[in-house]
Amino acid sequence: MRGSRRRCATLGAATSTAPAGSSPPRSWSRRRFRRRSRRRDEHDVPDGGAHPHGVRPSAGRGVLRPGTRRLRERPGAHRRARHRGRAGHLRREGRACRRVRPGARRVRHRRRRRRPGPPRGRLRPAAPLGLRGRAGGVGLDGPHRRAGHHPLPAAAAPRRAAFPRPGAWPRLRPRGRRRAARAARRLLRRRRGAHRRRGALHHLPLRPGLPRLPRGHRRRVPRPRRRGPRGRRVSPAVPDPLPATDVVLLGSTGSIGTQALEVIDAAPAGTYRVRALSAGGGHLELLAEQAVTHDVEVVAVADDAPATLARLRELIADELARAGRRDGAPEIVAGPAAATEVAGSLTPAPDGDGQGPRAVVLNGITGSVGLEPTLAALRSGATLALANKESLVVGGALVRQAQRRPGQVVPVDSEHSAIAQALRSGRHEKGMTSPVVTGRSEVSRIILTASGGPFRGWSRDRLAEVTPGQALAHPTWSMGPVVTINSSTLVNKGLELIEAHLLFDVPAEDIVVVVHPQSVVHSMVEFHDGATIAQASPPDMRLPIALGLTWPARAAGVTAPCRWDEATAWTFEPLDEEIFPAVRLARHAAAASATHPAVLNAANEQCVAAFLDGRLPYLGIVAVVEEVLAAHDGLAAPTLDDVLAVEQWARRRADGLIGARSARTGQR
Ligand SMILES: NC(=O)C1=CN([C@@H]2O[C@H](COP(=O)(O)OP(=O)(O)OC[C@H]3O[C@@H](n4cnc5c(N)ncnc54)[C@H](OP(=O)(O)O)[C@@H]3O)[C@@H](O)[C@H]2O)C=CC1
Ligand SMILES: CC(=O)[C@@H](O)[C@H](O)COP(=O)(O)O
Ligand SMILES: [Mn+2]
Repeated sequence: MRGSRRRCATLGAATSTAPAGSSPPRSWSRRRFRRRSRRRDEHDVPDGGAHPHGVRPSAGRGVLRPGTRRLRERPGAHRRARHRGRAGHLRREGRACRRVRPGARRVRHRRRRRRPGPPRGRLRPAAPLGLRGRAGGVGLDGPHRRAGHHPLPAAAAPRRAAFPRPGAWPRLRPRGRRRAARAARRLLRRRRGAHRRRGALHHLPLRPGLPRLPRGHRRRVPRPRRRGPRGRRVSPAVPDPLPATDVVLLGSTGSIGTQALEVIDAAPAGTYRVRALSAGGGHLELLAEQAVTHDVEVVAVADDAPATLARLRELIADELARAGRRDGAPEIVAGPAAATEVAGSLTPAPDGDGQGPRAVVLNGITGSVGLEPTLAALRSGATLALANKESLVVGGALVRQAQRRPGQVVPVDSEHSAIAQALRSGRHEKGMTSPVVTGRSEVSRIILTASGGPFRGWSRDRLAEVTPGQALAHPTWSMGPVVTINSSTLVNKGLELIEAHLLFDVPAEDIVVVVHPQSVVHSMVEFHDGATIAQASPPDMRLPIALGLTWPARAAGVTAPCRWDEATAWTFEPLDEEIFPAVRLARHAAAASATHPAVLNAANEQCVAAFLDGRLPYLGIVAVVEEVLAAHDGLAAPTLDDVLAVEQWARRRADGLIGARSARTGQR
């Protein structure tokens, strides 16, 4: 084993070490050797490792060896040095520093004659002195470690007990005096340099004695606390890295899908790997461009017409050529089950075990066609970032049963994301989003906010004349057509009430809908002590989408926060359920049976399509849904086939009613 020789900057003396069992150099007395060994035991550092006092040991020369004379301390020298601006590291480095004259002039460098030192040896790992201070033995990687809050070892406080008593220094020979002075000055200069070289992290104690990490793993180093202009803490300059995450994105060409890709593109390189995309087939150019840009392995498309597939292949080839790539075309899977196939394709490592990337399936498909992909994603064990509220409303208990672990569903719908965030303020160990399920809860009510849509305050007479163009103009959000129309009729809020009831296991009667036209408070949770916790941010879906991908962590800089330096007003008002009866219908559906919500949604999907086609007047949407609901005999514990059959029935029934109305009024 090769020996090594390191200087202990704290002591300003060499900690030249001998391999265990080696004999002292001949010139040393046994007693002196034992004394030095004892000191060494107190100050040794691991080979190549960190120094116990937070100062990196520098290699090599300037060592005060036996037979070398030390300078006598001049009274007040250390204080003077501090006034000259060398205070920090000198104070920290302790007594040995005071033994040199910091202000002494530089003298001409003369070649130093080497004297025989102790044998070179490997340094033994030191006791973790850095962890003994105020931190009370709490390691930086220990159980109390929290991002941005580290019980730092008290490295700055000198540990006097660890310093040798003056009498313990070996006697110095007179003729080494000048040489020692030069060596000490060199030592001081080098220490100053080392202090500067440590750069941004210089205030941090290095951590000795921590266990070796597996290959490829990096120890997390606590970041410096930054303080704002008035001394307040501000967010750290460098956010914690997000875990590597594999993503399957369903509905990639839609409003949610395209914003999800924006979030992914904005994240640090290597955070996300988009493994597969899925879409309906209505926007093939966009789908091909996304597939090539994100270098995905699989593209799923619902439309399996040969012409569609040929076109998609051609567009992908064009995109690859544009990107200067000869190969790398993704596999294409097509047909009604294609989204389900890719949704279940990730084989995730358990979250947070550090064994592999996280796996997230983001379901941004529109409509109840998203149900089977939702079930497949859950069965695969991946985290389900759920924008597709219809799958939950329609699937209900099936979705709950498909969960492989608590907390596997992360809501992306803005209100439900807000509720999930607010729920972290108290105890709510219920529902699909809770990582702990005991049934205990401190929640008294959920307050679901609604923008009120473009027709807030309108009379029924005015509503009768609404056109698709008017209904597609949402006052605060830019979304796909179906959810936009649903927002205008308040059917969206009805679906969201059922969604909240199923996600969070809160009775529908404890979910209050409140109109908040600014869409800044995305929903609230009222706890049983009377506190209400709200989540507020300007209306931007990238925030809940990013949370869906990183939950429970938060990605930095996803969206602009609220402005608090401008006068602003948020208003809240009750919903007029006479004008907008959709929420009342949803409550009725949630209470009636497990299949009533599926009927409500299926009938509504048919009605929205008919309204956009001009086959149904605006007020006919909710009226037809109500009629179909009234005709349904519910099922208590439906299977997937039952649900699909009920949906079929509801669609047919709705289509029939739409046709009949159309015939009556002469509309086409
Ligand atoms: N947009 C928003 O801000 C919000 C949306 N949501 C919910 O998110 C979901 C998506 O909404 P949004 O993005 O607005 O809708 P869009 O209409 O904008 O997008 C729908 C996406 O689904 C795809 N798609 C349609 N049919 C199928 C199918 N059979 N198989 C696979 N993919 C299909 C579409 O593909 P193609 O383009 O090829 O037709 C498109 O990519 C909805 O459930 C909505 O309620 C919730 C909160 C906010
Ligand atoms: C962004 C989002 O989550 C939509 O579902 C939104 O809620 C629509 O707004 P309103 O239904 O409140 O009008
Ligand atoms: Mn919503």
